[in-house]
Amino acid sequence: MTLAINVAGLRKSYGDKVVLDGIDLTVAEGTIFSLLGPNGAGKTTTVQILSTLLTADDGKVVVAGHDLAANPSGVRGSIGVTGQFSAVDNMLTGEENLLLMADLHHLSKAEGRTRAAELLAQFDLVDAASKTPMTYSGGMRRRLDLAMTLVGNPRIIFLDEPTTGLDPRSRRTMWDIIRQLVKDGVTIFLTTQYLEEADQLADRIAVLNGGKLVAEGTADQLKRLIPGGHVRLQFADIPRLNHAAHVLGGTRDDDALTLSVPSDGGVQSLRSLLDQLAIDLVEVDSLSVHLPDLDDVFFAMTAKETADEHTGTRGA
Ligand SMILES: Nc1ncnc2c1ncn2[C@@H]1O[C@H](COP(=O)(O)OP(=O)(O)OP(=O)(O)O)[C@@H](O)[C@H]1O
Repeated sequence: MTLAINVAGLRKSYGDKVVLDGIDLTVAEGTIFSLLGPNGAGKTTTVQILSTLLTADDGKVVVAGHDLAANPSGVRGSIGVTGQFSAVDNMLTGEENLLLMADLHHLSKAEGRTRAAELLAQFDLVDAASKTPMTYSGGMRRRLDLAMTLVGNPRIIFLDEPTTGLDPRSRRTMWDIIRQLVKDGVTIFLTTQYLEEADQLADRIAVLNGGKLVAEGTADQLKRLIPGGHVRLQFADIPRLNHAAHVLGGTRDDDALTLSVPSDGGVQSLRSLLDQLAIDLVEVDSLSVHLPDLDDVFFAMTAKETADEHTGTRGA
């Protein structure tokens, strides 16, 4: 596995306010990594450090094989950043914005025009090419912003809250674009306020809270970290349900002929449940695994800090 991003012991404070208190993370090439956290947790600070816009106090960061401290321009040449600091110029048309980026990347005039035309088509902006972004919808602006980032063919893209404020359809269009980029081999570092977005897109997710990463893993791994998961067993009739409830306990629903048994949804616990059903000759029609959703994980992982903040005990 080649790492696109490798971070160890990253620290950043503003005055005596510690924002990042020793962050370690790795992102494999060609994957989507999503950083979650409540407002003010330090997501944007992390993105700004990794993309060379801000200097860390301590820690080792390697992006696209370049040491951030020793070779920031190497990092800059390999990455693209879009998000809260949009590069879109409202005085230029969509096409002119792209051509300006092509100039900045030292493409020839002909190459620039070709690249701009490709990106306008890819991002469904052909009809808007000769209009200024002031006339664009929020979704069109985000698409232009991302298209501008892609002019230089970056291998790693930082997307800081790319769909905040977009309607569900525009959000889905953006998700499709992001998935296509990853298919083409690009690595995505994504921050988002929408847990569903991380759930849909990310290969790995990390939750930042109180200056530390409090959880890290695939969406399914994170969902198994907190209680609330269960297996729902479906039966053909009441006698079979009775038999199962006698053997397994759990919560029964006589109308639906189901029994819910607490479970982390993992292979081990499912195997032992199935073994137990077989040993006790419990006949089950079907079973389904229900995990807590990412909202539950987020609330559980960030609850303490939020509670501390409300009672004014943070950092005490
Ligand atoms: N230049 C600065 N000077 C002082 N404090 C700052 C500065 N920039 C950010 N902070 C503080 O650092 C903390 C982290 O901010 P950051 O913007 O990284 O959080 P975030 O997780 O991106 O939040 P959000 O979800 O609201 O965008 C916040 O408490 C913020 O007020």
